[in-house]
Amino acid sequence: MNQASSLAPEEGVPVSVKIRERLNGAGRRFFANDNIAEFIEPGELAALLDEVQAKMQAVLDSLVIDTANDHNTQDTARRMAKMYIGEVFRGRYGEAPQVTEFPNAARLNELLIVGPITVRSACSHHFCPVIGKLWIGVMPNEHTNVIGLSKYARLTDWIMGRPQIQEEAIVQLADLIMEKTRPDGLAVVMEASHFCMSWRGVREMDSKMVNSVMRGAFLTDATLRREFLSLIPGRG
Ligand SMILES: Nc1nc2c(ncn2[C@@H]2O[C@H](COP(=O)(O)OP(=O)(O)OP(=O)(O)O)[C@@H](O)[C@H]2O)c(=O)[nH]1
Repeated sequence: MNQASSLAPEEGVPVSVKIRERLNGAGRRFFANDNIAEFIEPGELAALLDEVQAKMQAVLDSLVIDTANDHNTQDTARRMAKMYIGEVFRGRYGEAPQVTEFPNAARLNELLIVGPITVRSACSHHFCPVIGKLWIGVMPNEHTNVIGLSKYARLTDWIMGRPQIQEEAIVQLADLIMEKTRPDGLAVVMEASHFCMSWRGVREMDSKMVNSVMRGAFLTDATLRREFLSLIPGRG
C-alpha cells in the first residue's frame, strides 16, 4: 500500500479548511472580528500556525525578499504567524476570559467609571495597528452582576484583539458587558490612533477617532450622560 492510500480521507486537508467547514456547517459568521475559538479542536492551533507560516513565507517570496540568506528575515514567516494567531489576533482564536460574577448584595446603584483601559487592535482594512484607550461607565441596579474591575480590561483586550473597525469594536464590547452585567445603563467612550492613517495613506499624524456607545439610562438621562463625560479624567 503506498503512503497516499494509507491516509485517512481528511489527512492532508489544511486545518483552516476543516475549521471553515465546521463554521459553515453551523451557519456561523467568521468575519475578521468574530471569535472562532469554539470551532477549533485541541491541537489544531499548532497546525494552523504551521499553515499560516507556510503562507507567510509565500508572501515574503512574492515580495522578492531573500529569506534564505537575509539573516534578519529567515524566521519572519514563523514570527508573523505567531504574532497573528497567538498575540495580536488572539481575540479571534482564544476563549473568552473567565469573568467571575458576584451578586449585587449591597444593591449598589451609583455610577461606576473604569479607565483609561488601553486599546490595542488593528484595522480590518490594512491590518495596521489601532492604539488608544477607552472608558467604561456602568449604572448598576439591584439585579446587576458585579464583576471585578480587571475584567473590564480583560474583556476589552479580547474584543480588541481582532481586526476591527472602531465603530463595530465598541458595539461588540458594549454588547458583551451588557450580557455579563445587565446594568441599567452602560457608556463606552473610545479614542484611538489609526496607523493606517499615519504610517501610510494620508499620513495624518495627529488625528484620532473618538466614538461612544450609550445604552439604557445613559441614553435616556442627559444628566447621567453629562456626569459620566465630565468625570472622564484627562481624555485627549
Ligand atoms: N470608519 C472607519 N474607517 C477606518 C477605520 N480604520 C481605518 N479606516 C479607514 O478605512 C479606509 C480603508 O479603505 P480604502 O479607502 O479602500 O483604503 P485605501 O484606498 O488604502 O485608503 P487610504 O487610507 O485613503 O489610502 C481608510 O480611509 C482608513 O482610514 C475605522 O475604524 N473606522
